[in-house]
Amino acid sequence: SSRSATGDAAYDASAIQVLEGLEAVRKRPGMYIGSTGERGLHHLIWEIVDNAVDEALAGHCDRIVVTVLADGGIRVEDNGRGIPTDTAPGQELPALTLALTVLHAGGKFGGGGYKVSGGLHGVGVSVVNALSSHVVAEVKNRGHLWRQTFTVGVPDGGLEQVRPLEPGERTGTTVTFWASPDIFETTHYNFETITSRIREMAFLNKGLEIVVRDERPAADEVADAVE
Ligand SMILES: Cc1cc(C)cc(-c2cc(NC(=O)[C@H]3COCCO3)[nH]n2)c1
Repeated sequence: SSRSATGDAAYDASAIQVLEGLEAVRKRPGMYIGSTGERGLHHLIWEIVDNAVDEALAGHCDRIVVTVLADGGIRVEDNGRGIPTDTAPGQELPALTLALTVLHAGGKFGGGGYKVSGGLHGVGVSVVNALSSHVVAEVKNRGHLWRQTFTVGVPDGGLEQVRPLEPGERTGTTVTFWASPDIFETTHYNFETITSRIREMAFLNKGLEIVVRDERPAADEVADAVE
């Protein structure tokens, strides 16, 4: 390939390091999210929303939308600057790919240290990726919509440039994830749990609008459907 031999070696070594990192999270999820029960399941949402709130704390985002999808996935969208989609000098991969696949030191419950919220982008999102059967990351920045999808933490392909942004279309980041059913005892979210925690976050961040939506059919609708 066009890369130098060392480039390839470095690239392969870092790819292996990424896989080992994600595997470590899947082997001992409790070290990173506390438990694989209902609390751990909801912790995935807090990890993602924390990143969007950090962008609001940085003064670049004033609206976050959290949606519980009909199929049990969670979508978190903000109108911030967008996770960087360029490849930094000396890097092999775009910052977005690195944010979702490189395990950062200092997981919440293990791996040394503690999570400092406010200003640290993406400390925990690679953990969410490792513990999700599927993740879709979409970023609007640099005049385009970019997308990259992941299966059990591994990129399905490279970062794709999907389309140019419409005139006036705002920048932002959207991450959608489906918690892995073979890791979590339950993958059913409790809407009340989400809204009460999000309400606290909104109180702590005046000026930030956080919308929470539930697209799942209401229980009685499901009952009707069963008949
Ligand atoms: C919904 C969601 C999920 C995740 C993992 C990150 C984010 C996120 C991350 C950021 N911003 C950044 O990463 C910073 C980093 O540097 C310049 C661009 O803005 N905004 N929003 C949003």
